[in-house]
Amino acid sequence: MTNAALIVAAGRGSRMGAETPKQYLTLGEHAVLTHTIQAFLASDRIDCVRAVIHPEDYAPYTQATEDVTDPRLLPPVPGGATRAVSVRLGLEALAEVRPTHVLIHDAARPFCPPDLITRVIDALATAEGAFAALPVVDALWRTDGTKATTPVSREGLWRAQTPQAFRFDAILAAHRSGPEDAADDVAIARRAGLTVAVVDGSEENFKITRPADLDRAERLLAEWQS
Ligand SMILES: Nc1ccn([C@@H]2O[C@H](COP(=O)(O)OP(=O)(O)OP(=O)(O)O)[C@@H](O)[C@H]2O)c(=O)n1
Ligand SMILES: C[C@](O)(CO)[C@H](O)COP(=O)(O)O
Repeated sequence: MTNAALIVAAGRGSRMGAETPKQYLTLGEHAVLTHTIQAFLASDRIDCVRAVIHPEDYAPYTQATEDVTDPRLLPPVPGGATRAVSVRLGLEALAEVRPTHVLIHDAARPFCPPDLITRVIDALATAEGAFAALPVVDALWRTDGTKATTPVSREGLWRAQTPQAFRFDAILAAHRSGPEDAADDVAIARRAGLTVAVVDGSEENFKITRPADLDRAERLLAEWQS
């Protein structure tokens, strides 16, 4: 059995509003992407790691990985216009390795704890897919943008994170026939009829989306390092 990690890093980070795509911004002493790749290489359950990058990002990618000597890191492949297309292109490239399972993860989530990687892999023993998520704890309201209109039940609602892990052949087939604008891989998998287990995610595994998230990441990194 082999477990591959696919790190999607081909986005432009428009909500971050920085000149450099957020995965190449510096966090501590390294790029965000370097931390993300290292989080997966730190797990002995991961047999190979491949990043999907923007075609214009080979130079920053090379810089971000120049100190990574682990042979499990495979060469990057170019992504596409949407996250779903980037994932599909990454899966096509991983097909040459023929992994049993693949863990698909956002480059913008640099703090994926090792036990979370273990949890999603273990959940694949009894389901075709498994994803990290956290239950919604706040009250939910539909609004018109300025005023509350209708309450929404939070019963059974979870906030999806990555990694989202799947049996490789099943998710590759699902992506080949899936929509190119899906928000995540669980959406593609469910549309194809796959069973997807939910496992407890981690608050630390947040996605860097806006500038305040990078400040939060700097604080968390300092905590982890102290
Ligand atoms: N065409 C795309 C779009 C997104 N991603 C990746 O998918 C992850 C989650 O996407 P998001 O946080 O939305 O990143 P961006 O698309 O870069 O951000 P924004 O929507 O603010 O532009 C990121 O690691 C991003 O690099 C990708 O590989 N290919
Ligand atoms: C895949 C994902 O990270 C799950 O939370 C998310 O759907 C992708 O990010 P976006 O902010 O919705 O583009």
